[in-house]
Amino acid sequence: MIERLPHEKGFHISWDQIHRDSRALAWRLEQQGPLAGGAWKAVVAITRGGMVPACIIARELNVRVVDTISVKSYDNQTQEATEVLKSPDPVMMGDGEGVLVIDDLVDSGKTLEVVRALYPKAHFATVYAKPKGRPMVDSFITEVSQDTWIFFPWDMALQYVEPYRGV
Ligand SMILES: O=P(O)(O)OC[C@H]1O[C@H](OP(=O)(O)OP(=O)(O)O)[C@H](O)[C@@H]1O
Ligand code: HPA
Ligand SMILES: [Mg+2]
Repeated sequence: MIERLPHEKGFHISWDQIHRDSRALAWRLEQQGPLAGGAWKAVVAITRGGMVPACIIARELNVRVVDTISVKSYDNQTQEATEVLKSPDPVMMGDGEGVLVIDDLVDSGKTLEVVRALYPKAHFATVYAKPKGRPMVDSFITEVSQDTWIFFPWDMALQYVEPYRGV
């Protein structure tokens, strides 16, 4: 068995797969909202990775109010600080009640921790989750191990690969 570096343990997601998994998440969230008939007030994507799943989920749940939040994380040796680069409409957000906050994945949970502190009543959903970040997410579809790196289709391109066995 060949030893692999952590980043080589890749989980490669195709466009088809992210569409299916995002639709599965939408199905899980359907009728779970606090408005009449289990509807949701708004969908908020955590940019940039949350935008594709958020679009698919907003379509499936017929939510037309869609906004974004951009969080930048800094790793400063001993100190870790975060900065919100762009906030969603504060009037629409309130304390987050009835709002679905969507991201592509939760890894350490740091990103969601920041957004959760701002909107404690929102529902936090990701398509994929790693064990460390699980406590930060209310709904998700697929869990992968902490040492797996998820590759999304917007970060990849089709290219030639060498056959396993050379001549
Ligand atoms: O749970 P965490 O450890 O915080 O990691 C998860 C976050 O990291 C990635 O975003 P990134 O900040 O790389 O930016 P991007 O969405 O623009 O790619 C991913 O899209 C999540 O938002
Ligand atoms: O596994 C991952 N894949 C892509 N982006 C990420 N950001 C944190 N973890 C990941
Ligand atoms: Mg992201």
